[in-house]
Amino acid sequence: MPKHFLMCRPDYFTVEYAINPWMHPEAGADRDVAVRQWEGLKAAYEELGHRVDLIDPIDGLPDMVFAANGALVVGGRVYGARFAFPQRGPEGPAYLRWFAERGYPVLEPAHVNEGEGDFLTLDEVVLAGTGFRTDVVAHKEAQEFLGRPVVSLTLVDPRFYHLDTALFPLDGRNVAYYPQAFSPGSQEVLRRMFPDAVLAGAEDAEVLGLNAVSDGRNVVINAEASTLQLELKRRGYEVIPVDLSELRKAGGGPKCCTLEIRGEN
Ligand SMILES: CN(C)C(=N)NCCC[C@H](N)C(=O)O
Repeated sequence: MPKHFLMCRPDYFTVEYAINPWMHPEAGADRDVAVRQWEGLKAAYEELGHRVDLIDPIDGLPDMVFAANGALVVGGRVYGARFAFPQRGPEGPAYLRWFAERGYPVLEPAHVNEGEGDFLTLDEVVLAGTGFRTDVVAHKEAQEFLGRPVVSLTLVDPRFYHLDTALFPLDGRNVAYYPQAFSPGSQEVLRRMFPDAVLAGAEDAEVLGLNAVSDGRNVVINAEASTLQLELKRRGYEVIPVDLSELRKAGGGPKCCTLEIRGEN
């Protein structure tokens, strides 16, 4: 089943503030390299047959490339983002406008949430992260608007500040995750919900290997996450490694650059 993604070219990408432990403004980042790497990711999706739409980047919003944080789209309904840090504040309305202009029903959120960074959608349930960015009250707001059960999971390690740094859906029913990023109670919830999950180790998590995108058969994943790639191959997945090392300097990977647009179903 081809997927539909929204992406944002990193034309204004910089690392000029630090809002997560990966960001070191003094070390800088090379925008041209970031653009080339991002183009590689977009090409990988298109080669797999997925549709990629683009939102115009905005000067002065260096993190806007991380489209996953811009909204959550389930069943054709768009739950908008409300960013935790003022540096990213204007991105929420910009993404919401993109959807509103195309006729999608949208909800301007009352509560802090960072879109698909903290909401990951499976067939029957939406998994939702909290602890660093998204307010747990936003989980209820999303559930009410989307009409899908939302399961709250607590993140405990600041390096894994969004749910999509620590977990990704392999398909509509199973996930891969890094257990140590979660509170003991959330680890237990994950064990119960996903007894057959792929468990990642620290080495793969520390290169943002869990910030991957799977269409159920192909997994687009950071090239450095080598052990996780082997396990995915062993489970029968096609692995498509991509190099997004420049964007990782802002704390992002393939999934961060990718907002999935899920139509009515
Ligand atoms: C996988 N992740 C973390 C994302 N979904 N988004 C990346 C956001 C990076 C940005 N500098 C920030 O700290 O907000």
